[in-house]
Amino acid sequence: MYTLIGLPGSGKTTIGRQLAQLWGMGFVDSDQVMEQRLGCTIAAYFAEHGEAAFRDVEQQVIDEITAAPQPLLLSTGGGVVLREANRQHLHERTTVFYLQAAPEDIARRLRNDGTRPLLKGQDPGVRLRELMQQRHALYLATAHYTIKTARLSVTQVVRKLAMQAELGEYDLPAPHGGAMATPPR
Ligand SMILES: Nc1ncnc2c1ncn2[C@@H]1O[C@H](COP(=O)(O)OP(=O)(O)O)[C@@H](O)[C@H]1O
Ligand SMILES: O=C(O)C1=C[C@@H](OP(=O)(O)O)[C@@H](O)[C@H](O)C1
Ligand SMILES: [Mg+2]
Repeated sequence: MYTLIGLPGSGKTTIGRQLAQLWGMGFVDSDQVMEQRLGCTIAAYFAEHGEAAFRDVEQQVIDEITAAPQPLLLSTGGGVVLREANRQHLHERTTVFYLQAAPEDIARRLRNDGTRPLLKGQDPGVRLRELMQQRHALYLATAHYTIKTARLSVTQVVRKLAMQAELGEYDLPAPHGGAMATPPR
């Protein structure tokens, strides 16, 4: 199982879906699993029950998904690294890629996106810089590999990841144990 982590807007959902397609494996976004389970949007759940309740559900969902035996590409929510249990489950059970992007670049991408509760009602650039300060070390501690997305497009990031995997730059596990240079096609 492969996992993408990073700040909100770093591209986890978009890049994860495309990479899963390229690698011919199932794709799961833990935020989407949560929305199905909660029966409402994450923004609505945050507003009604608060962040702590959201993190409890997130922890449960991450534990369940990472226990699945089949190869999957998992995109997470940006705050998944805040809980020690999540950091441990992701790092020990999956190969984790940190999509590292500058807060300023992300703020530009998300200018017209009102769906992220943590970025609502304030200058997204300022908020993203705060989140980066709080979380960067946690992302690094959880990840096996860091992918700097800088000013690359979505397609370029997907190609970079796929190419580096093919070149054997990642020590990727085979779906059923043993090492392999490239993910299944
Ligand atoms: N590397 C990138 N370059 C340009 N736009 C991007 C990039 N990564 C993501 N985006 C755009 O930013 C928005 C947020 O991406 P998303 O995949 O939802 O991020 P996340 O799941 O990490 O919050 C989407 O509109 C997506 O198309
Ligand atoms: O950074 C965070 O704490 C969050 C990021 C969101 O996911 P994305 O990173 O996909 O936007 C979502 O899980 C929730 O709004 C909380
Ligand atoms: Mg997402």
